[in-house]
Amino acid sequence: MATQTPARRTSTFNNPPDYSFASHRFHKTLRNSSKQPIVLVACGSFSPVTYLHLRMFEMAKDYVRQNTDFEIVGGYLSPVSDKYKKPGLLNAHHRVHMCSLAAEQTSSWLMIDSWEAFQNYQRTAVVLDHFDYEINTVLGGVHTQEGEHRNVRIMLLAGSDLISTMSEPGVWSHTDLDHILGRYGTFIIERAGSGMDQATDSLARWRNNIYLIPQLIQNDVSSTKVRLFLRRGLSVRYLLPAAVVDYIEENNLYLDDGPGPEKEKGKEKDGAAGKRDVDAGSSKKSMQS
Ligand SMILES: Nc1ncnc2c1ncn2[C@@H]1O[C@H](COP(=O)(O)OP(=O)(O)OP(=O)(O)O)[C@@H](O)[C@H]1O
Ligand SMILES: NC(=O)c1ccc[n+]([C@@H]2O[C@H](COP(=O)(O)O)[C@@H](O)[C@H]2O)c1
Repeated sequence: MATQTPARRTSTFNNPPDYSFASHRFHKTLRNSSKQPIVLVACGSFSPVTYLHLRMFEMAKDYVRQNTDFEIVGGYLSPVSDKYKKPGLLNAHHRVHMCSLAAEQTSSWLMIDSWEAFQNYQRTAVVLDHFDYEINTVLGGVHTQEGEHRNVRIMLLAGSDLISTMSEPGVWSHTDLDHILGRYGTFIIERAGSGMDQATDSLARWRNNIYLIPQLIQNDVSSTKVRLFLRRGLSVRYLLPAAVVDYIEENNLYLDDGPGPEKEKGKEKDGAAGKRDVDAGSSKKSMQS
C-alpha cells in the first residue's frame, strides 16, 4: 500500500492589512468541564448570507447538545476570498459587511472572520489551521471553571453539497482531506437535493470525525436563488436578515447578470457542480495543495 504523506499544520500566516481576529463572543470559560470545547467554522461564499447559513449553526448547536460530549465555545463565518472567482461572488467588503450585519443583529454568539476574505485564496485546510492558531496559540484556548487549561478543537461546519465535492476528483487533495477530517472533523448539514450518504461514502475512513445533521424542517434557500430573485426585481425579504436586505437595496447590489450562467446547488446532479466551476474559470482544480 502506498504511504500517505501526513497532514502538516501550517504555522505561519500572513494577515491582511488592519486585520484583527474577532473574539468578542468567544467563551473563554468552559461551562461544563467534562465536555470538549469546540469552535465551529463555516467556510463559503456568503454572497449574500441567508438565514440558512445562520441556521446551520443553530442546527449544529442543538445536535451538539443532544448527541455529543462537545461544548461550543465559538462560531465563525469565514467568507472566501474574491480570488475564488465563483459566479455571483460579490466583492469581499460587501460580503463581510453583510455577514457582520447578520451576525450582530440576529445572533448572540456568531462572529465573522475576514482573514481569508481579504487576501489571496486560501485552502480550507489552511483556514482551519489559522483558526487553530488564533484560538489556541494567540487566545490561549479556554479554561474550565476550576482554572484548568483546555485546547479548543476547530471543526468545519458545512452543507452536504460542499461535502460531496470532497469525492469529486481534483477538488480537494487527499492530504487536505486528511488534515480537515482527520485532525479537525466536520458537522454536515443535510441539504435538499444533495444526499448525505452519497456525500460521505468515500469519506468513511474519517467517519469518527464526521457528524451528520438531518434537516428536520426542509429549507432550500440558497444564495443563488436570492441573487436570481434580486436580478428579477423580486422580494427577498424574510429569506435573509432585514439589515442585509436593507444593505442590498441601499447599495443596489446583485442587479447585474454577472459573468456567467448560474446553476443552483443541491439540485445539481452527476458532478454538475464541478463542471460549473471549471466552466467559470474557477480554480477548483488548483485548490489542491
Ligand atoms: N439550504 C442549505 N442547506 C444546507 N447547507 C447550506 C444551505 N445553504 C448553504 N449551505 C451551506 O453553507 C455553506 C456556505 O455556502 P455558500 O456560501 O456557497 O452558500 P450557497 O447558498 O450554497 O451559495 P451559492 O448559491 O452562491 O452557491 C456551504 O457549506 C453550504 O453547503
Ligand atoms: N481544496 C479546498 O480547500 C477547497 C475545495 C473546494 C471548496 N473549498 C471551499 O469551500 C467553500 C465553498 O465552496 P463552494 O461555494 O464552491 O461550494 C469555500 O470556502 C472554498 O474555499 C475548498
